[in-house]
Parts: sequence; structure tokens; C-alpha cells
Amino acid sequence: MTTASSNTIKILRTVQQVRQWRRQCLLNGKTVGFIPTMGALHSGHCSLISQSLKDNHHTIVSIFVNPSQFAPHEDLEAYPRTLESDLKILEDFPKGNVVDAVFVPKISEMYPSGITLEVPKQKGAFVTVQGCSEQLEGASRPAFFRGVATVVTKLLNIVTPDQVYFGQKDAQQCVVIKNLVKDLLIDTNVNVLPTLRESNGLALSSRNAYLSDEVRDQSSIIYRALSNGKAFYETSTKKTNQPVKSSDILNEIHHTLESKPDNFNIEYISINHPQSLEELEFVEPGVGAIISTAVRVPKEKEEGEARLIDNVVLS
Ligand SMILES: Nc1ncnc2c1ncn2[C@@H]1O[C@H](COP(=O)(O)OP(=O)(O)OP(=O)(O)O)[C@@H](O)[C@H]1O
Ligand SMILES: CC(C)(CO)[C@@H](O)C(=O)[O-]
Ligand code: BAL
Repeated sequence: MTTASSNTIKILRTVQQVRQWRRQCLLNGKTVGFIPTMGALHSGHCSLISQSLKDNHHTIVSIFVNPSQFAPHEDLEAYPRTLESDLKILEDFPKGNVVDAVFVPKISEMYPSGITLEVPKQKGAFVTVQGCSEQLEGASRPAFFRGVATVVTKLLNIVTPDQVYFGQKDAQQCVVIKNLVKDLLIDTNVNVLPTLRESNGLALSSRNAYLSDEVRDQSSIIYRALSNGKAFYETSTKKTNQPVKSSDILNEIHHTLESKPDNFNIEYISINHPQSLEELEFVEPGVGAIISTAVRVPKEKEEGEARLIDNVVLS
């Protein structure tokens, strides 16, 4: 069933409905931009949507909390689900700039063979992108990028967008998806847009909903530390135009992090090649790097920790 909201956004719930909508766009010779999300929309998502609205005749957003990218011990159940307010956000884009359709599938629609979170018990087809999925986030979350690559392949198969949009905040995800699209010969153009931040520098993220105001405030140290590392690199290369030792950049970052709260736990801080994600001993001007980190911080309402990720790009 297709229902129209007050601002004529089509809510599509089945694969068939999306295909029908897409066919209509093609018949009319119109281009389609696509923004895959897990909902709990914030300004970071909206920046991707705004870009798609500028670039394409039609824009479709998906909202799907994808089970296969969560490990059994992770926060699939607790993940914020705010469909009503998400739809309101989409409807409130300035007039004439309206998102055309939202795809909100059920799990059974996306996983016709069913899905369990325990990888050895899973049945059906999955997609892995080897070489860029195992390190960094993949080391902490071993099945994560298999889940992301699988659901993004399904979504791209369904929507067949001209343009698809992702955020630099999830830097490794962007590398995985670019390789996925290249290696599986998927006919779409992958756009990566900058990370939107709170005024204190904290990267916007749906999981920030887990944090108290105090921890949100304290978490600004993450971006401050990464930015100090980047500034150190830029000052060094400006002076010498020579490669800079990664260990010197990391020292600078760790120096800033000395004043982090004791209950912030750093999982990793790493400097990697921007395309291969190989860990770098030196950063060469012109080649550049990504400095990325994951930090576990206390949750507001429950026991346990929220994982915050962030990165800066060196050029
Ligand atoms: N701060 C941000 N700036 C720009 N893009 C973002 C930002 N946060 C998320 N995105 C992008 O929005 C898309 C959908 O992301 P998702 O729905 O997982 O939101 P999220 O805020 O990253 O959630 P989570 O807290 O689970 O990581 C992804 O491409 C992601 O990189
Ligand atoms: C790309 C994605 C929508 C796949 O579930 C998710 O990983 C996200 O929101 O970044
Ligand atoms: N934005 C990445 C989705 C995840 O962490 O599950």
C-alpha cells in the first residue's frame, strides 16, 4: 500500500512499490538520488538529502535499521527509532525541495530468507568486501561491514539510483561502499559529503541520543584531539613539504587526550591510507591519510557505553 503524507512524500514499504516508483522516474527521463539511513534523522542526514535534492530530479530516502550489521551483543533493540519525527523532518524541507519517497521496509522484505544476528547460523546470500572491511571498525565489529555491504547491495538493486550519498563521518563505510560499487559493477555514482558537527565539534550521530549533556560536552575532546593532529601535520608539511611521521601526529593527538575523562575508553586511533586503508608509518603530502578513532563513553540512562567514531582527512 502506498500512502501519501501531507507534503506528498510517498511512503513505500515493499520492494515492488520502490521498483514501480523507479520505473515511473525512468519513463519520464528523470534522475534519482538516494540516501540510505537507519533513521533518527539529524542535520547530518539532511545535508546529504539537500545535496541530492540539488543534484537530481527525484530523491528517495530509506529508513531501515539493518539487523545484519549488528552483533548479538550490540544495540539493535535500543537503536533510536523515530519514524514519525523523521517523516516530519523530511516534510519540512523548504517548499519546492521535497523528498519524493521514503522506503521503510520490514525486515522480512529485505531478508526473504530470514536473518539471525549469529553469523554461523545465517542462511542466504551475503556480500563481503575484502581488504577494507577487517581493520579499524571491522576489528571491533567483525561482521559489521558484511552487514552494511549486504544491505547496501540490496538497496542499490532495488532503487538503482543515479547518485547515492554517504557521510564522511563513517569514513571506512565510504571506502567499503566505493569498492563494492566498483567491484560488483553497480551502475551508480557514490558521493561522500563532509561530516556535520555540533557547535562544540562533536560529530552529529543518531547514537548521540544515548549521551547526557555532560558527556556530549566532554566528547568534544575527540574532534579537538583529531584537529590538533591535523594542524600538526599541516604545520609540518608547510615548513618542509616532506612526509610526516604518523607517530609524531599520534603523539600530538594523545597529548590532547590526556585531559579526557577517565571513563572515556579509546578503542583505537589510527592513521591510514585514504583509499587502501593500509596503516601508514609516514603521511605524504599529496597522498594524504585518514586519522580515525573510536571512543567508548558512558551512556546516560543505562549501564554500558556508547561508541563514538570520528575522523579527519589529511591531504
Ligand atoms: N554528522 C554527519 N554528517 C554527515 N553525514 C552523516 C553524519 N552522521 C551520519 N551521516 C551519514 O548519514 C548516513 C546514514 O547514517 P546513519 O543513519 O547510520 O546515522 P548515524 O548518525 O551515522 O548513526 P549512528 O549513530 O548509528 O552511526 C550515513 O551515510 C552516514 O555516514
Ligand atoms: C549505510 C547504512 C544505511 C546501511 O545500513 C548504515 O550503515 C548507515 O546508516 O550508515
Ligand atoms: N552509521 C553507521 C551505522 C552503524 O554504526 O551501525
